[in-house]
Amino acid sequence: MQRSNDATTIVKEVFPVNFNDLQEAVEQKIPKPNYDYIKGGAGSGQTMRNNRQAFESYSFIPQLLNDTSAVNTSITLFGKTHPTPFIFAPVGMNLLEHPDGEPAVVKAAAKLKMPYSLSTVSSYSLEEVASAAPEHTKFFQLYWSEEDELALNMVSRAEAAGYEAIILTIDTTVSGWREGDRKNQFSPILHGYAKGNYLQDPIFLKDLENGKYKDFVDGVLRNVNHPHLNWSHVEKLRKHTKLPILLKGVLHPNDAVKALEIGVNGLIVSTHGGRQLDGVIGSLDALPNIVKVVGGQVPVLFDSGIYSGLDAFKALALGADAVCVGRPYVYGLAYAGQTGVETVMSNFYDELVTTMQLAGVSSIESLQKIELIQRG
Ligand SMILES: Cc1cc2nc3c(=O)[nH]c(=O)nc-3n(C[C@H](O)[C@H](O)[C@H](O)COP(=O)(O)O)c2cc1C
Ligand SMILES: O=C(O)C(=O)c1ccccc1
Repeated sequence: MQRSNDATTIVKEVFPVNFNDLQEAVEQKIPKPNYDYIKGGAGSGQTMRNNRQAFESYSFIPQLLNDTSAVNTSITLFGKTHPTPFIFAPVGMNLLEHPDGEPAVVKAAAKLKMPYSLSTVSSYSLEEVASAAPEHTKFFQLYWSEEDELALNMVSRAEAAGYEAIILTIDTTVSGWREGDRKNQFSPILHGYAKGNYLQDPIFLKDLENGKYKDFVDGVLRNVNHPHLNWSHVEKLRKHTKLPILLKGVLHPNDAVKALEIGVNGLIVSTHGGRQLDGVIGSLDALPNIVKVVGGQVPVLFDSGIYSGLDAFKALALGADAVCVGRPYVYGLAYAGQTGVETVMSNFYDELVTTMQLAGVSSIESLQKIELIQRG
């Protein structure tokens, strides 16, 4: 992928140039409870701060006078080559940000050739989103349901619609303790933002008709937050699908080892953007130990706090095989729909290329050899 030319750069200058400016600009664009929900973290925000401080704590020394006129940022994932190391993280309920929702996001991802992950709790159905970008690489993020049959049927629907991997999120067995949403008394599901997948699901609809759930909201909540979740569910998923399985939310090396034993095909080191459990170490600080125990057996992806191209550079240098982005693209969507998503992510990409060139590396492989130094 080529870095944008000067003309594009000039157009981009009207767009907020960094994450903080964009976040501030979005505050004026969408209702306050929606904004607080997206921006917020768990508890007093310690995990969110740790996520960012981890990035700030690492620096590096460039090695110069290498010709970096031809930078190759491609990576290979599950047998497919992608021109950039960026992936769209699963973010639920995109009607919170923009009426165009997930279909606009997947189109932006397709244009940028960055794999896209769709949340179980999307505003548009997985079939509608797939048909918005049928040729593009898409992953389906699964929240395991109270009922195994419902979860596995959702996976079968995703397979039929052409999704190429299943991301099982393991850090949301109950909803995080979110002070902002409590203050606002805000429940996005109550406001009808999560109608995409469950209302198309025959098993969910049958349960709803039979009076298993009090109402639609109760049904969604019971299916998203499933505190029984344990390793036997991962084994069930492994038996059910031939698609690659990624576990999202792995932070402890012991969990990484266990996942590999079950035959999981990839891990996502993540603190869920600091939204779930407060008091956890920064996601970037968890990364090196996971990379070490995995030892290249499966790809290790990373998210939580990637707010620039430089942040992506650091996560890759610490051994991530690819980086996932959440809030930044969602803010892009709120700010300017599909174009906003494209601008945010292409700026991240351009900054990554600039950083690689000035650091003296021309490929992700050579980037990964750069030593990061952590301040004590
Ligand atoms: C508004 C919002 C909704 C989210 N919904 C989901 C979801 O449905 N499933 C999931 O696995 N992760 C969800 N996430 C977490 C993201 O996938 C990702 O882990 C996180 O946003 C990464 O941190 P970042 O926002 O700092 O990039 C959500 C995040 C946000 C901000
Ligand atoms: O808000 C979130 O982070 C999240 O993952 C979620 C939880 C419940 C419903 C939708 C998304």
